[in-house]
Amino acid sequence: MKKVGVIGAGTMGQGIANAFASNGYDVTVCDIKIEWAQGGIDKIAGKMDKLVAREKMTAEKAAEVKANLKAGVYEDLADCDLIVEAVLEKMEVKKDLFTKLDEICKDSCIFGTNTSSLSITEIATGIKHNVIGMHFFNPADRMKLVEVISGINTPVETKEAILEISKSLGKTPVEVAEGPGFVVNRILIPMINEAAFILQEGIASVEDIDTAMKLGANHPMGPLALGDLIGLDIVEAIMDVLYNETKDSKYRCCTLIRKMVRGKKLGQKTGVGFYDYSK
Ligand SMILES: NC(=O)c1ccc[n+]([C@@H]2O[C@H](COP(=O)([O-])OP(=O)(O)OC[C@H]3O[C@@H](n4cnc5c(N)ncnc54)[C@H](O)[C@@H]3O)[C@@H](O)[C@H]2O)c1
Repeated sequence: MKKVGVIGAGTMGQGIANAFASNGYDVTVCDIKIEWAQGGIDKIAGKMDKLVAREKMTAEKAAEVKANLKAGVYEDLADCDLIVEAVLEKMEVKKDLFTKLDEICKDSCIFGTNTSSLSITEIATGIKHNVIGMHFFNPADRMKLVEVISGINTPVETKEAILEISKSLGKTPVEVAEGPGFVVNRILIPMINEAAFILQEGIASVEDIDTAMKLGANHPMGPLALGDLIGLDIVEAIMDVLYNETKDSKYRCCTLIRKMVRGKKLGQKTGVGFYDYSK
């Protein structure tokens, strides 16, 4: 298995394309427009040039990785062995994409989705190809974990193939049966939500909540700083998925987070969240 199509040349698509290209795969990157796919590749190349300048990568390795990356259109993906999509986190967008690719890609091609919260089983409904969750973490070229998520109809052989491919990227895969939030987000996001409740109830300050978890639980980053890094809109969306799927009140989103999202205090990306990043 050597030919991979990565769809979506944004934050995750760039990291995923880089991870595959760095490990000898022949990668075609697609986006809504081919220029946007090329833009994503240019950003990956720019990152590598910086690593070469800092002597963290050889010029030969950078040239090799760049040669493995090209921008394309969906029709170029006909002989791909694997597709990994990292487009918008919307069910209809992902389904529409896989419906198009269903007609183009060879039968043995596996459709991987990098969704952080949507049902793999639902994405796969009506799709002839085998679909599986291949959930990378940001930045995808450096973070070691891949959650390999089987939907109810994902064949065991597809899962085995994706576990091996993940290892070939130098990653450590974990096997996950489909369930809202998978493993990492089901634990991590409610923890950030709970930290927001503690703040809202006036039990401790932003700084003290984060210090408590850094020094008391040995976390490298406090939960509120992490919420700011992920984006509070994303935290809210994932809490809503956990709640809507289970109707379990333990997953209700903290109203402080909802208020901050409405007020565009989303964290680092808007310059202010629990902390102020504007200075
Ligand atoms: N950002 C994260 O930390 C993170 C982590 C794990 C998983 N994810 C998941 O990865 C996916 C992408 O997230 P991101 O943060 O990279 O988003 P992003 O907005 O940075 O990039 C999305 C890219 O997809 C392209 N795109 C949108 N619709 C498309 C379509 N129909 N066809 C082709 N390209 C299309 C956009 O032009 C954009 O370049 C989402 O499903 C997200 O939930 C994100």
